[in-house]
Amino acid sequence: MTVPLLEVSGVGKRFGKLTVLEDVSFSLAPGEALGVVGPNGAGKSTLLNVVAGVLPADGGRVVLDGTDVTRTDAAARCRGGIGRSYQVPRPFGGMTVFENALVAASFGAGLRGRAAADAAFAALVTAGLDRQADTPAGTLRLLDRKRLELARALATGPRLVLLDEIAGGLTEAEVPALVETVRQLGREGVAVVWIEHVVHALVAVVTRLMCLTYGKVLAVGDPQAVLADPQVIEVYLGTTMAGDDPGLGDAA
Ligand SMILES: Nc1ncnc2c1ncn2[C@@H]1O[C@H](COP(=O)(O)OP(=O)(O)OP(=O)(O)O)[C@@H](O)[C@H]1O
Repeated sequence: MTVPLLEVSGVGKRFGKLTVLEDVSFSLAPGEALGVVGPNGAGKSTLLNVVAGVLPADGGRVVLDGTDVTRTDAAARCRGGIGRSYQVPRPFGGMTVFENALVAASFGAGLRGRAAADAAFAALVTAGLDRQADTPAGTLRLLDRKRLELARALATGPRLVLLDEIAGGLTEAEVPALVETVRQLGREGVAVVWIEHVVHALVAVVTRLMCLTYGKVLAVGDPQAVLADPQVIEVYLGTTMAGDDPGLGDAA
């Protein structure tokens, strides 16, 4: 039997009296891509932070490749193979694209010299940013800032990448290229957990979909089955269809 790359069991998280995650469990095989959807405030970003070690869990366990990492910090988990991108890109604007990736390779993966430079450049190639290596990060357009977020996560040499709304704010024409980049990660054996409101982008890549609501797993499984689940339609798709554009395309 394959050992799961990631096992999240019974994870809980509170902010004061607010319970944001409650008994969340899921697992991920090496190279697998899991999508995460749910209404605003459902706890999706908090879940990524707990998996990345940015926030400590209040209960439950996070196991990476058979090792319990629940009590280890974000830096140790990064060195252990977890890369994280953020919803709001935050590159070092005064540095070039390459230097940003180099910082991630140096401080995230602990690489030095030539090895760090090679990892940084390889990450830019995978993210489709190598031709802008010398561009100051502060001048990038949104799509390329999202790509740089991805590259910075990849430069740490992850076996698991956590993506937080990297398609948000892109034009419809820009989404397919990003989808292809994420798909490439799977081909390279990198597992992905991807939070995204642009659902058609998500279902083009992921093999399983999880819907969170009020910090609990409402449904997890085959993406089309989850999207057709009446409870998911009621708490997520129904509300987004009434208001925001969820970008469902042909998915639902
Ligand atoms: N550091 C914090 N302190 C207090 N409350 C927080 C903190 N971070 C998040 N929250 C609250 O936890 C809840 C879940 O937030 P989270 O960002 O995880 O939701 P989300 O599902 O990612 O939402 P969105 O789709 O809008 O990004 C929200 O009510 C939010 O206000």
